Amino acid sequence: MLKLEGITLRTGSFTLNPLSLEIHSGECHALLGPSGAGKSTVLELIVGFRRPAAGRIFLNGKDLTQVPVERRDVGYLPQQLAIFPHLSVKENIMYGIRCRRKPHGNDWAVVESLIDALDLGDLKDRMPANLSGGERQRVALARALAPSPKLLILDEPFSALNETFRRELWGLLKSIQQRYHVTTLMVTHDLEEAFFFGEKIHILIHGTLHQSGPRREVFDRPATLEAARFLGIPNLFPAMVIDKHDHGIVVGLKSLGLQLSIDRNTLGNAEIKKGDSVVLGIRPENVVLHLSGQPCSQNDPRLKGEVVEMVEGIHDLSISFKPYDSDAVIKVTTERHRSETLHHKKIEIILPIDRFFCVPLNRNDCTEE
Ligand SMILES: Nc1ncnc2c1ncn2[C@@H]1O[C@H](COP(=O)(O)OP(=O)(O)OP(=O)(O)O)[C@@H](O)[C@H]1O
Repeated sequence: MLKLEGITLRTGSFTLNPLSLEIHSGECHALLGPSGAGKSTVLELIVGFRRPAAGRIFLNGKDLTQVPVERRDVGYLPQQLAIFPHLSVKENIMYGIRCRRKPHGNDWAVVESLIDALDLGDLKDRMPANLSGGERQRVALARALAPSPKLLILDEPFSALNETFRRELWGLLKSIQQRYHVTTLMVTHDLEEAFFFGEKIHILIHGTLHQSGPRREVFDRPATLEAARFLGIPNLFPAMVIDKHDHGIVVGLKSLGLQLSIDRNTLGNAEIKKGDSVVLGIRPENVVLHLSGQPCSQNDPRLKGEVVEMVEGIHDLSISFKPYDSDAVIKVTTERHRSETLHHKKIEIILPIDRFFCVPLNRNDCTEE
């Protein structure tokens, strides 16, 4: 298990605020955040290229905080792959072992098994200059795995690849990660990639960890307004807490002319009081287009209005819905095939109450009223 306990760092104008997280053995987690959030810095602290100003790093119970890089038992795949151009594929992979420990009779068997697992058999004698981007990535991954590390650290491993190569490698990496049962932390910008790999997701923004949790929970219920914005959730409505009781809170959404009872189980950990300003959010995929005759819960608010814009994507249809008597626009994602039936139609949407999330509004946060 990897355990970070309140690690901090200051470099130039950047501050990493005390950061704690745990990754159980064999799990794969994703660290997400905007550019400059400090993601690579956190990885470099774990790998040992940097030392924290405070806090400790444990791997399987051993305190690594002062242990030098080469004795940490951590496989690292940096953004720049740093494959040696003068070594063949198999020699590059062998280097991953030899730079860590003395040669061992079994080393070539380990290299061969990784060549096999990463489907590099036909390429093993090639030089890196004659490999594609995806092939180099596989070599770099094999090299990071070669010394059988207890922990694998991946810094945006697929960012330089095109969509097709990326998708191919996603499946391969996942099967390798599960086969070798290696504890893994991956940094990525790509939300889909994070969702695919990360059993748990950690969101780092401006050097502060905003949320850690199971991927579905993080994507559906971001804990802060910044996290919700980073996750690209467009439906964020300022609201006021009108009442608070044992079962939850009652909030007024002036912009939509609604008053909603939000169950305490969906409120997360934020301390919210009566009179507080909050933001209610809902993912566009969780808003339901209501077709006449379709059964629905009587408790969920419905809004009548019209479709003001439709954008057809590869997989789905993105709709901008404007309720009557409101200037707000609600984004709805639905099946692509609906585009013809919805053009400039007056429709009704349902906002399932249990799909809302509620985050506190800090004084510095700006929202469009
Ligand atoms: N050696 C350094 N000296 C001063 N500032 C640094 C140094 N290294 C990194 N920084 C700053 O620390 C902040 C965090 O950098 P880091 O590379 O960890 O961010 P990141 O989240 O990985 O960004 P990206 O997604 O763009 O790679 C940035 O503002 C960066 O400019």
